[in-house]
Amino acid sequence: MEKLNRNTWKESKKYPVKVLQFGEGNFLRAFVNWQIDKMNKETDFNGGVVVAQPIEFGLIDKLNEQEGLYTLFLQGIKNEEAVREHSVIDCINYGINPYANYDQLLEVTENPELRFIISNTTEAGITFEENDRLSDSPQKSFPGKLTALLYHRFNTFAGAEDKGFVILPCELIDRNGEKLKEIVLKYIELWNLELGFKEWVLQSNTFCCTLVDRIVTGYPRDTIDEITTELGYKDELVVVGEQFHLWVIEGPQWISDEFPTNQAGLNVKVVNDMTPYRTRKVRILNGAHTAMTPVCYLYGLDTVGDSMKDEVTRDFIERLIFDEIIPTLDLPEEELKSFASAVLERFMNPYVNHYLLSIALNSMSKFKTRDLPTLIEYHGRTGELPRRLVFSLSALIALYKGKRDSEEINLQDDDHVMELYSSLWKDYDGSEDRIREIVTTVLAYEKNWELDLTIIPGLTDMVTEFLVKIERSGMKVAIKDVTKISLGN
Ligand SMILES: NC(=O)c1ccc[n+]([C@@H]2O[C@H](COP(=O)([O-])OP(=O)(O)OC[C@H]3O[C@@H](n4cnc5c(N)ncnc54)[C@H](O)[C@@H]3O)[C@@H](O)[C@H]2O)c1
Ligand SMILES: O=P(O)(O)OC[C@@H](O)[C@@H](O)[C@H](O)[C@H](O)CO
Repeated sequence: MEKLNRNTWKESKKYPVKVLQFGEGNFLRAFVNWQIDKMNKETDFNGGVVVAQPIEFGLIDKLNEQEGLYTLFLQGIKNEEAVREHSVIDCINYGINPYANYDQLLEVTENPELRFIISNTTEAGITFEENDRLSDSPQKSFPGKLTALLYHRFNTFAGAEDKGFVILPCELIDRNGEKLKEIVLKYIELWNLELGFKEWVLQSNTFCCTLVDRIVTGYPRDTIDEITTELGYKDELVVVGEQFHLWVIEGPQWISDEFPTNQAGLNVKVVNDMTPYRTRKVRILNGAHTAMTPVCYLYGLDTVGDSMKDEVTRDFIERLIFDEIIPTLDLPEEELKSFASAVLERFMNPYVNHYLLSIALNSMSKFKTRDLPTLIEYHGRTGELPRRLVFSLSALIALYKGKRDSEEINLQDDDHVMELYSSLWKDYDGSEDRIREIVTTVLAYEKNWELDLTIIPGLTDMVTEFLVKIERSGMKVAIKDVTKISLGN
């Protein structure tokens, strides 16, 4: 069978490069590149993308083998109808591995038409590495690489005011654009770069904070054989996502003229303040994902969809959102409820297999950013603890034991987190005292939480009580403590 490339896919087009993208991952390809593809086909945007691989190993070679092409499946509800559609995205001209071809990356910034820098380097990507140097090829961190590229651009065009970039980071961290700019400025200091460059970075470049939303499950490893037969060609970069999408960009309105997403009918909002959108999405959608994962997985389920089909786990998820997360948010209640209902519908999407274990990646830091604020706010507002969220924290500690009955769980988290749990569960003797010790150590683990959670009144007791139940009776029995409350009342 033929492989997908520009020879076999004759209708593909090439566009002049206007975008440099850091990240070749599933999300950017199913979200940003799909939007650029739409703008190319429905507006006069006419922009091609060069993709740089942010770390040494990744998919760039595969992307280049397919000459930038890949197939995107979008599956879910569109205009109230179930839609499953696919298309070949052709906006990526080529990819660069800066670890092998750094000069090629520098050259991209010499193109006067280059206008946008877009990134998604995961939550781990926007960091400051004090050992990064301007002379490195490349720098280790993404902001280090970006600073070096900006400097090359500044020198190439002698600081021309109109040669700056619109920078659109998509990392799911709070105020991503500001954080990125802050670190770029730190590198300017560290590398003693001239004031004129700093002024150019600040005045001629627009760093936007953005919030992205689309559930992307990635490469369909379970169904790739059927998909290949259906497509009639081999594509190693097939990506699957839902129909829903939203991109909120905090920045000046002129961005919509240069990046005409609205003309292409895309759900992109350019706003003055993205905070309410971010809080709502991260606390409700990502918060529910992260909180449901240990509970539903230990209950015996594998996907978000299955968790929504089971009456008990579905009740857990719904009550968690409506009774514990929403009351801690300050947006209009009706708006929050309607957003939450839409999220629950997306969780039920029958066309997308969203594996709980993929959501479980780095769960400790995700619980901190996506769920802990709800727990603290709920306690602050009501003087009580949100029982389902606390139950989920107990389930998280149980999950990191690394076993579902006799099955090993393949968990991935920072090394220090994995080491903490392996040392804690190693000496487990089944006693309640040992469970309390484990809970106390995890809650006091400030390296993850950035505060000592044992100071929250009643939290250690409640997490211990639930964990004892989960350990002794199993999740199917233990969950009744937090579902029957809502079912019975
Ligand atoms: N998949 C989704 O549904 C979805 C939706 C919205 C947001 N996101 C966000 O997008 C991010 C990426 O998701 P994905 O599905 O594309 O994953 P992926 O594994 O397909 O891609 C990860 C990308 O991040 C880069 N990367 C990984 N570690 C890095 C590091 N330490 N420094 C710099 N770059 C690094 C990789 O090179 C790769 O380009 C997630 O962290 C998530 O927060 C994902
Ligand atoms: O992608 P992660 O691993 O950061 O988080 C898992 C999910 O919560 C996330 O991917 C959501 O599906 C996404 O944020 C929806 O827009």
